[in-house]
Amino acid sequence: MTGSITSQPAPKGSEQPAERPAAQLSPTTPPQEAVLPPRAPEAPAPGTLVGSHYDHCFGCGPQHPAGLRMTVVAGEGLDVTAEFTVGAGHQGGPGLAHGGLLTTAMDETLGSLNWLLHAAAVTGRLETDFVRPVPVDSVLHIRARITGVHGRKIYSAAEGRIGGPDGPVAIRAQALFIQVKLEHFTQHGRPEDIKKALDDPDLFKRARAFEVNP
Ligand SMILES: CCCCCCCC/C=C\CCCCCCCC(=O)SCCNC(=O)CCNC(=O)[C@H](O)C(C)(C)COP(=O)(O)OP(=O)(O)OC[C@H]1O[C@@H](n2cnc3c(N)ncnc32)[C@H](O)[C@@H]1OP(=O)(O)O
Repeated sequence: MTGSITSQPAPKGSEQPAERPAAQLSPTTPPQEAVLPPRAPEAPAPGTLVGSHYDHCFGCGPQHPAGLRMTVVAGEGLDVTAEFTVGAGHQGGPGLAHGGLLTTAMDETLGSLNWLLHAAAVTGRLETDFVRPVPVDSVLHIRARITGVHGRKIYSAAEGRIGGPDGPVAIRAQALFIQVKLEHFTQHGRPEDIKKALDDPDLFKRARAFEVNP
């Protein structure tokens, strides 16, 4: 094997580490100017299902043949809860959940928070800490909350626990979602899927509502 990422000598004069800049905030941490707006009047009532935003979504779509089919419940404030049961088809290591799928479950749950603000938004950045392994057959109990809003930027955080809603934390995530207009989907999505979506009166009505009250 040739080449090693650790074998290069440091360039002359660079032995001393450069002075570190003041601790930088992650782009998923809300800035000081961020606010916590009230729930939108259209937000699902506390304790009710947030509902799938798209039948064919890998995370929440009830018609997706192999998706996670997650259901998310609105909390009292700018928060939600969700559960994801890790199946045999979600393995990474033998008997253990694949980290990418756990991240997807977090992404889906964090994304559903945006409905509480009645905002269509997409993931700009998602940071995940895998704290402990998650065995197949575990139920991941996820809690997520909006941590701040600044312009089009919606900041949020979540944690997933196993062995019960108050069990040990297995995964943590922080995200930055960016609010988008309907054109984000119509301009970039595969035309045949967009056409089908536009032909679906329920989805179309839901999507148009964002434009009227962005
Ligand atoms: C016809 C029917 C339609 C039906 C519709 C049904 C309703 C659906 C409703 C809701 C669906 C939600 C679906 C959820 C699914 C689960 C979540 C996902 O998996 S989403 C998929 C993965 N994500 C992407 O594919 C994004 C790809 N990226 C982009 O498209 C762009 O980069 C985008 C929109 C994120 C930003 O692009 P810009 O041109 O609009 O805006 P700029 O100016 O670049 O960014 C705005 C601000 O955000 C910061 N920003 C953007 N990305 C950042 C990043 N990665 N890290 C840090 N900051 C970032 C920028 O620095 C800027 O900040 P400063 O305003 O200048 O302060």
